Amino acid sequence: MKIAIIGVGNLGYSIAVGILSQKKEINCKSLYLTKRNISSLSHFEKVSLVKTTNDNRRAVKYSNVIILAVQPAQLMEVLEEVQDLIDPKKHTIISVATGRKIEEIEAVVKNGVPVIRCMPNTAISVGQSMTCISANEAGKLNFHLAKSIFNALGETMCIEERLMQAATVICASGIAFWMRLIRATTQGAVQLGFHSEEAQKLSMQTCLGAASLLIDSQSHPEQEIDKVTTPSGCTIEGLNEMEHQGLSSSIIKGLVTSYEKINQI
Ligand SMILES: NC(=O)C1=CN([C@@H]2O[C@H](COP(=O)(O)OP(=O)(O)OC[C@H]3O[C@@H](n4cnc5c(N)ncnc54)[C@H](O)[C@@H]3O)[C@@H](O)[C@H]2O)C=CC1
Ligand SMILES: O=C(O)[C@@H]1CCC=N1
Repeated sequence: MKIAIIGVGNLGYSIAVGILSQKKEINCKSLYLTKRNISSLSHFEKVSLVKTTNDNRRAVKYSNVIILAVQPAQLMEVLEEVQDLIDPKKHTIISVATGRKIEEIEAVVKNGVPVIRCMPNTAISVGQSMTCISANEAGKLNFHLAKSIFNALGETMCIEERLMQAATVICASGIAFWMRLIRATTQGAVQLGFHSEEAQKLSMQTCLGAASLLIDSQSHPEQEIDKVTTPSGCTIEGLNEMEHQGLSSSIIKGLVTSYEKINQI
């Protein structure tokens, strides 16, 4: 695979780091990285596979998998700039732009171009993304290309495109939501007597442990909660107080508000 990432900002950077960490498994032969001002990408120039440029057309010409990682408002302009170079027999477009539909991309490129819409998250840089994928008919034939990138860098789930906004909230914005929960439990640990670095370690490892328990046992969170909540013990006391204060309700309301915002992007 010859991969180009057009728009190496926060997410594009994370994808680039992830791809380079698994370049053999992904079978990446070259990686073009573009952005308007490439000075922040200079450290990538030492990596033999990587070419950095502000010339999107050059990146498209020398690649076959084109990952579009610009802001939603920039996507159409970038596509217009390169659309004449995109060959349905050679290229596959992978867009990670929030809220931009496959049909909007199809309207700009030639008929038959494989278009895959993906929603990864920034944990892709450490091989732990949850990436949701949907595609047009031609793109479905090239699912293997997207999967070989994103399966090497976490988990993937093929979904209907209508669920892509929900996947954005749960998985992509989700990184920020979980970070805030980790911060809150860290602050609580400091209040209860731990130094801040110790507090964060306790919080992070407990978070990882909770997710790992569910992944390994395939059980439901309430089954695991039942094992922790000693009758009349401290856990149920704390859990009930959190719910009295609206923990689950506020998280669900936040997710729905985030979802409603995407529909305005
Ligand atoms: N940041 C995140 O965690 C996630 C972001 N997304 C989506 O991914 C896309 C990128 O998001 P971010 O990386 O956060 O944004 P960003 O603003 O950090 O990155 C966009 C990059 O595109 C570059 N760019 C702008 N116009 C360009 C052009 N004409 N040619 C080449 N490069 C150009 C900018 O210089 C910038 O580096 C957005 O559509 C966002 O909604 C999706 C999932 C997660
Ligand atoms: O906040 C945003 O709009 C983007 C999409 C998901 C993560 N960042």
